[in-house]
Order: sequence, then structure tokens, then C-alpha cells
Amino acid sequence: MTAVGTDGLDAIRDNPRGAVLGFDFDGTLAPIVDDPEAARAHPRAAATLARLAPLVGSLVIVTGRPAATAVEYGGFEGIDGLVVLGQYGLERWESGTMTVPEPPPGVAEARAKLPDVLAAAGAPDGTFVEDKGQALAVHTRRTAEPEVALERLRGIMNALAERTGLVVEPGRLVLELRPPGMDKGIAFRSFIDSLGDGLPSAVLFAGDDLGDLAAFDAIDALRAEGVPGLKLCSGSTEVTALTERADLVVDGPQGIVEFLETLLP
Ligand SMILES: O=P(O)(O)OC[C@H]1O[C@H](O[C@H]2O[C@H](CO)[C@@H](O)[C@H](O)[C@H]2O)[C@H](O)[C@@H](O)[C@@H]1O
Repeated sequence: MTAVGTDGLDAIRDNPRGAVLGFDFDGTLAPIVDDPEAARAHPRAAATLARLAPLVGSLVIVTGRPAATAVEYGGFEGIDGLVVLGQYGLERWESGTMTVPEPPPGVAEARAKLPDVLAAAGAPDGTFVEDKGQALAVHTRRTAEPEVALERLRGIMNALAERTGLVVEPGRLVLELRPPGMDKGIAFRSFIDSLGDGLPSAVLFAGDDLGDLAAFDAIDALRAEGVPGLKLCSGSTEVTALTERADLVVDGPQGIVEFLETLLP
């Protein structure tokens, strides 16, 4: 644990009701599996979050998933005080109420073009598209050589993003075409600012993937404003960039849940 991370954790323990705790979903609260539709939160994740919610200032999940999918796969329905920001912050769920904006026209254009683009690039067997409404995720985890497949597709995904006014969000054996202008850092900070309570007494963000780096940036920015913070990494062999930025690395979603349980009375 880094010294500043220890300060962040001490501040959370000292005044949990003033703290804002943020979490990624896949790879952090839910173990990674081959089929995105088969992903489910760790068996103790929802119960742990439900027990934490009344003890802390705010609990928020910031995920690349549609908010409704994260709520369903997480078993989060009914957790009072939990907010889920989906599609990297474009969607919001709270207490059963969902806010989902219209996707920009570039998403429909990319949806129409993507099959031909993937075929022309020789996307290998096992490549598949997850259509999230606001975004299109091209997964290679189920190909024979997932990393090789991902690299083969990176150039054409960048080109299609440029043609359609979208951006490419890289992740764990996935490249997503999604609208620009939002990321997990903007979403996390906007959520904090929207609480209207001034700066929190402490912050935490737990993640595992490249998309979570923006939320780590938000923690760094809050620290620079005097807010103690903890950057927690759900460690894996697939992503090292986050490990290098984290204050504390634990062993996947099991380690995350065990860490959260230490915050409970
Ligand atoms: O921000 P997150 O909650 O981490 O969501 C990021 C993406 O996660 C999902 O894909 C990842 O998890 C899958 C299930 O374990 C795995 O098969 C895939 O290889 C991973 O990239 C999800 O399918 C995406 O839509 C999310 O954006």
C-alpha cells in the first residue's frame, strides 16, 4: 500500500459518511468470463454493497456496461443508496429509475458498417460484436489467438471511429466504438459534484481495466485538491497499466469483496 493510499483508507475509516466509493463492474465486482452475457457479480458483492451503502456517503458503480445490464448481472436491484452509471457515464440508474439518452447517429452508422469492416479485415472465428445500444464492443476473447486478433482489428476500428464520429475504448480483449465526450473520470467527478455537498472527506475508486485509468486520474485530481483518496486495483495478468497506478492491488473480485468486508463493522 502506498503512503497516500494509506491516508486515503484511514480517512474513509475515520469518516465513512463523508466518503464517496466508486467501483468498476467487470473484472472488479464480477469475475471475467468468456461470454459477456454470462458475467455475474461475485456472490458476496451485492450483499456487501448493500451493507456498506447506509454507512458511507455515496456508493457508485461506473461501468462500460449498460446501466440496466450491470444492475441485473450484479443483483443490485433494491440496494438503496447505490447509483449505477452505465456506458462510461452516459446512463444512470438509481432506486429503479433509469436515465438513458438517445445514442448519437454515428452509432447506427457504425452498426451498419461494422460487419463488412470486420469481414474485410479478416476478423478470425470467435470475434463477436456486443451491441450495447450506445456503443458496439468487438470482443476477441473467444478467438484462437485473442491478443493477435485484437491487434489485427485495432487499425480498422480506429478508422471506423473516425468516419462515424465515435471513439475507440480499448479494454480486456475488447475494442469498443462509443460516443466521445464522456469517460469514467468525468462521470465519477460529475457524480461527486452533483451531490452538492462540496468535496467529500475521502474517495476510493476500484477498477481493473484501461477504462478505469480516467477514474484514477479523477482520484489524483481530488488528492491535489486536498481530498484523501485510494486507488484500488483488482489485479489480473491481462492488464498491468492499472496495477502501476494503484495504491493497493488485490487478487481480483474476490480480493475486492474481501477488502470491502474489512470496511464493515
Ligand atoms: O467498465 P466495466 O464494468 O469493466 O465493463 C467493461 C466491459 O466489460 C465487459 O467485457 C469484459 O468482461 C467480459 C465478461 O467477463 C469479458 O468476456 C470481456 O473479455 C471483457 O472485455 C463487457 O462485455 C463490455 O461491454 C464492457 O464495456
